[in-house]
Amino acid sequence: MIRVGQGFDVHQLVEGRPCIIGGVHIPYEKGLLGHSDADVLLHTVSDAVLGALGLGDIGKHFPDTDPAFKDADSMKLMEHVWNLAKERGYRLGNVDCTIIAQAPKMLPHIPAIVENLARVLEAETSQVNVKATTTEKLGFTGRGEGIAAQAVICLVR
Ligand SMILES: Nc1ccn([C@@H]2O[C@H](COP(=O)(O)O)[C@@H](O)[C@H]2O)c(=O)n1
Ligand SMILES: C[C@@]1(CO)OP(=O)(O)OP(=O)(O)OC[C@H]1O
Repeated sequence: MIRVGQGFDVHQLVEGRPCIIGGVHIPYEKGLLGHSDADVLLHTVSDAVLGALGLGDIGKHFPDTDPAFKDADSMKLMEHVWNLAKERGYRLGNVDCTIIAQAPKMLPHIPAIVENLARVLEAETSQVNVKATTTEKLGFTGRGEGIAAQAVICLVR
């Protein structure tokens, strides 16, 4: 059986926060704001996994009103989500992601991000694709007010 899921997330860019995307600390003058570490890409991929499983979204599993998830490491949240897939007998087919950011430049960090995703999803790096795009200075991403990410995932049982 094949199940497909998609994810989308946005976090605001602010001063005084670390910029963590795909589990990688990216040197940048601003960082992402959230209840957790605000890792926009890991939230997106986690939501895609939950979508494929028909299990809602990360806000349902990890409420942002719960102090347990304050400054949470999104790699740990994603490990929990991946366990839900494994318990149901699924393995990764492939995942394809896009980070939508005017800055920082993502390309140098993509190999490390792909390694992180492949490790949590217990897959080969060839099953994981991560892309980045600007929005040509248009909209909230283009003005550098936030970063968005989207993903499509295929799970196989
Ligand atoms: N934050 C970003 C955005 C883009 N890239 C890379 O630059 C290429 C060109 O971007 P366009 O928005 O002009 O299409 C894109 O294909 C990415 O390789 C990046 O590294 N970081
Ligand atoms: C991850 C959680 C939980 O800490 O909080 P945030 O970091 O604010 O992220 P978001 O994508 O807004 O929603 C999911 C949340 O419940």
